Amino acid sequence: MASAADEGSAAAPTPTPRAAVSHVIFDMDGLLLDTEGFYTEVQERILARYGKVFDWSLKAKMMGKKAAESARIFVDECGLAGLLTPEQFLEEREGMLQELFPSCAVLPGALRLIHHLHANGVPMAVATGSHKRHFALKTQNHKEMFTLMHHVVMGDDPDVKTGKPSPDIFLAAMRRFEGKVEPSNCLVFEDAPSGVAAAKNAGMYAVMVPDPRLDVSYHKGADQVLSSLLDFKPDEWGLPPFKD
Ligand SMILES: O=P(O)(O)OC[C@H](O)CO
Ligand SMILES: [Mg+2]
Repeated sequence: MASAADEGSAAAPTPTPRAAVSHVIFDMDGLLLDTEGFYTEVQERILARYGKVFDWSLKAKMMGKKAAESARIFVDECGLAGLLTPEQFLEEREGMLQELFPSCAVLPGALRLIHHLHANGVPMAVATGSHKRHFALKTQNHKEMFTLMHHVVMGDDPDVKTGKPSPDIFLAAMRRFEGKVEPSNCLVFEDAPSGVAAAKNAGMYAVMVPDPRLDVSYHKGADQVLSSLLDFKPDEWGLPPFKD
């Protein structure tokens, strides 16, 4: 019979990976870059003018979507039809966002993970609902991170007919990798409910890193939910483990 000392020194069994993926696709806003707070701040300001309060159930519906779609949701859900059109909403928030985006920070764990995957030859892409002009503003101080990506697909890409939760953007990102890649080879990182749904609709695995203010009911559908990218363990997904 093994003694307590023997048991203490026994190596922990290697856990069976959840899946063996070979390719990684990152969302951008709220996952790599801390930009979601800017959208919230600006939308709170606009709504306050109508004596209304912006809350996290509305945020959950808007985040991750293409600009035109989230503007339509904002106007409808807040009962602003007749007072503000989706186009006026976009125009009004544009100036404020343009000032805020260049100051965005990288979220914890993003650089560590991207450098690790790159050093180990894991192909990576970004799939963001952001259009080209906003992408340029948000990434102007974080260019290095994006040079490590095989490619970036944006919301205004011609192959992205419909925004998240449609699988279009993730399938477009998958098809642009070299060689034959299947959805089941891809691991998506997302912060938004619509993004997790898009990844699952594409037949991919989804790790969700949600804002803690998002109700847990929105975690449904994700294959794994983490508080931070710092908590991600690549070996759980068949990827090379961190050495540090
Ligand atoms: O989360 P992303 O990167 O798909 O961006 C979506 C919008 O631009 C912001 O919610
Ligand atoms: Mg996002």
